[in-house]
Amino acid sequence: MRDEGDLVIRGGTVVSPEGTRRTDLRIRHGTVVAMESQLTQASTLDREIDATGLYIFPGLIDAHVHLNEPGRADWEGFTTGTMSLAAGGVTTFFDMPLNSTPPVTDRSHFEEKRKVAEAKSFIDYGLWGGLIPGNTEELTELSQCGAIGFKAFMTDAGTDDFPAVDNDSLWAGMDIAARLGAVVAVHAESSWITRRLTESFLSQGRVSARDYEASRPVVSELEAVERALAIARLTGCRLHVVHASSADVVRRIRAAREAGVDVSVETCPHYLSLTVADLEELGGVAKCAPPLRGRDEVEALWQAVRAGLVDTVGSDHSPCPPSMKEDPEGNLFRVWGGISGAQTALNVLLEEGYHRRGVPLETLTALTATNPAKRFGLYPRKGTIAPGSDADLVLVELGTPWALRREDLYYRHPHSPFIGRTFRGKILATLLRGKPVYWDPSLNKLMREFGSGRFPDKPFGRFVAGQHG
Ligand SMILES: NC(=O)N[C@H]1NC(=O)NC1=O
Ligand SMILES: [Zn+2]
Repeated sequence: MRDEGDLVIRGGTVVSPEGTRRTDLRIRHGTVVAMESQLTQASTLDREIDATGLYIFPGLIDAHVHLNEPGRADWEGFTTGTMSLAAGGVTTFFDMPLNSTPPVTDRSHFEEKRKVAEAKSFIDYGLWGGLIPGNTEELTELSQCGAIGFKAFMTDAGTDDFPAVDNDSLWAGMDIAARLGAVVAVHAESSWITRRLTESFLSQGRVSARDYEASRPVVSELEAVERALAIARLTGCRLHVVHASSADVVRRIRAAREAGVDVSVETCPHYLSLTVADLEELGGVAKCAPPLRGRDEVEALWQAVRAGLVDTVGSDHSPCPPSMKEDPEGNLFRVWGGISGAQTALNVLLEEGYHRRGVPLETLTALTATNPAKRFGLYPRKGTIAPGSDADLVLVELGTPWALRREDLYYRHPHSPFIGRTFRGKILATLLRGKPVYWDPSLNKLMREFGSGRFPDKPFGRFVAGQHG
């Protein structure tokens, strides 16, 4: 096989949790092999990107994505889903076990999804297994197949085929997960609190955005988190609480960690940027669970991020056809809960965090790449830019303001609560193991070609099949 030469990326500023620094990068066979200023061109086969003025982030690791294939590919499939992720700077994602059907609750369903992912994913991936009542016997096999961990819902998931766990089934599952050394991720909302409040609001005909928010209050998250923490403590299971909507939840989890529980916490870009007022204005497209909160919660969550209390940010991309986001009577309780956010996570964090609130780039990289890589066993191959790591890179022009248009979105159904918003920071290219999986047309101006090594002309040319994390 002809040697393809190296890729040299010159003049960029590389971001890591420890700091940012100006350095050239040399990439060989998909791996970063050297980082120093003024790397020389070693061979006429080398290709070069002039990244002067650009910031280079480790590719994002989005540990919380719901693609709907197999079974509900009309909602979102691996092709459009991973195109969107790549356009958003994500180079590795973990797909959730539900919303596709059958849900990934045993080995055969795992293999079925894995086949689809292998054939279609533009980026690297891992698969979560599901923990539901009655499938504890399947967890060991799921783990042997390579499941990244197990996801459980403590309240209704919104699909009939993925029932919520009760305390007993969560305990049984976490007991086995502890023995396997696997992480259990919980959607922590209290089923009895949300059910009781929902019934009460509906019986009074209260179906507005603010009613929906009030039907799933922060205390419902706290109650479920408390039980999950108790079971984690009893079993010794590693716990990951997904999509905390409030700094109170984050602080409670941190306190448990300080008391010795092996627990981490995720939040999502929408909780760091949107409020219940946006839900009121935009309707179903901004509905999620837990719901968007008030402005004070957004600010408090950013303070928690700044203080290093949040471990990871995941998109919780949970797409659906637009018809499922509308109700003829405007009843928000009836529409699908889930925000399409796979493509915009880094943009939201850069605008809302770095530009508006001065949150360091180092912090944003820790949340989106380094910490998920560490928590889920991919570090240091992924989650950092260092000699020996995969060349999973995002090239960003940090200052350029641009407004998100519907046609910019690669989703199967291009709806998003962020359409029309202005972001500073444009993703110019995403490289997976040294190969471009996405680039902005303007990048062609920055590339110099040598010899016969060249970049193809079309974005999303398939160079490498996604590889299991
Ligand atoms: N089923 C599903 O995707 N639920 C997700 N949607 C959401 O808004 N929160 C979730 O956990
Ligand atoms: Zn979710």
